[in-house]
Amino acid sequence: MEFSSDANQRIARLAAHLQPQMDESSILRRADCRAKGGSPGFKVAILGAAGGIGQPLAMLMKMNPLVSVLHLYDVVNSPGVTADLSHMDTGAVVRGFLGQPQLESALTGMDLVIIPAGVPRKPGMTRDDLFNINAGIVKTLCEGVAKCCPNAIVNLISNPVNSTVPIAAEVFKKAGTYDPKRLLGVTTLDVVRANTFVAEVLGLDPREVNVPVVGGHSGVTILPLLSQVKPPSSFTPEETEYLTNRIQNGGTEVVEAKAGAGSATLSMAYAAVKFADACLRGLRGDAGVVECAFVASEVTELPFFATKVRLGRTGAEEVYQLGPLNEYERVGLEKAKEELAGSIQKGIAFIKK
Ligand SMILES: NC(=O)c1ccc[n+]([C@@H]2O[C@H](COP(=O)([O-])OP(=O)(O)OC[C@H]3O[C@@H](n4cnc5c(N)ncnc54)[C@H](O)[C@@H]3O)[C@@H](O)[C@H]2O)c1
Ligand SMILES: O=C(O)C[C@H](O)C(=O)O
Repeated sequence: MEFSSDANQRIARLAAHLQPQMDESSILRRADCRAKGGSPGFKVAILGAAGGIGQPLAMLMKMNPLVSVLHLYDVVNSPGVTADLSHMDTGAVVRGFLGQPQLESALTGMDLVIIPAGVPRKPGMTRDDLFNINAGIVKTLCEGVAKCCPNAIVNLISNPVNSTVPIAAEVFKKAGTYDPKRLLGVTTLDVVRANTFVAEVLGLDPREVNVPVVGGHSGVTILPLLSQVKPPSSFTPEETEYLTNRIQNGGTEVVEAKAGAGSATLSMAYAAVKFADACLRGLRGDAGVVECAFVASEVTELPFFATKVRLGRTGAEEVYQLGPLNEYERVGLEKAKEELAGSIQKGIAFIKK
């Protein structure tokens, strides 16, 4: 009996679905087919996808129309998260990877790798207290990136970001794959918080507010530039002090409220997707995509610094200068640089030791 070509395709799709593990080429064919008529779609991996950030981040990326293939890697629970998300009727094809032996398959062919793997803070801890565990995790994962998708853009979320980004850079240098434009420490949550808190003070909708936050991602290294808020606004010294402290301690506010159950996960997933989406729009060739990120930089004497960057087809294609600072911000900048220098050096020394 002859089947129509349409029926043949349906049978082939069913057969592929019934296979416990679809091979890579059929996954990619399916993804390409789903993306037909729209943008070709990007291949994105999340490392640490079963965690507090990883799960909502994976869900939001599954909903992102720019994503055609979504690889979810973790050392625990990734099959369950993958099965769950795979039932969502959105375009991205989801595939799960469990444990170190599957890391290379998770990374092969990826355009963007988002890394929220690692332990979070508990009350009383600093982000630097996470260094001993997270440094090794980031090192291993970045070695995988260097080997399997050296041209991917990397969005690094794992703390302490001020040290994990230098660690990643050293791993890539050692592997001979380092391109500073493609390594971005995610500081979007600081901007998201700053927009929210400033909007509260100004009585505006947070979606109308944009606050550049520069420096790094920890304590005094988080430096909101309130003099450059859009729409242009002025603040009393008390408002400036209140807002700066609240933005710098936003992470601790959540850690204390969660009382031992971890740190920001939902707002972080939102921020990570905002940033990843900007990276994908840049990769697609959209013009004028600008976000703050912690990147290799010549803006100060430090080798890494967070400022606004323009995202393009090759990553952070332009790193913007700080712009005019007021006296309060100049003092803050000196404090930020002092702390950042030590954190950056600690990361570099971890790989060079
Ligand atoms: N950059 C930021 O703004 C920001 C914001 C919030 C949290 N964070 C950081 O993100 C990290 C994750 O936070 P969370 O709340 O999701 O923690 P979590 O403990 O809920 O999840 C972390 C996940 O990482 C996985 N993991 C551990 N080792 C791994 C490895 N070797 N390979 C792959 N996966 C591994 C764990 O199994 C877990 O599923 C923490 O370091 C936290 O401090 C950063
Ligand atoms: O505060 C933390 O430890 C997590 C994260 O860096 C945050 O800013 O929420």
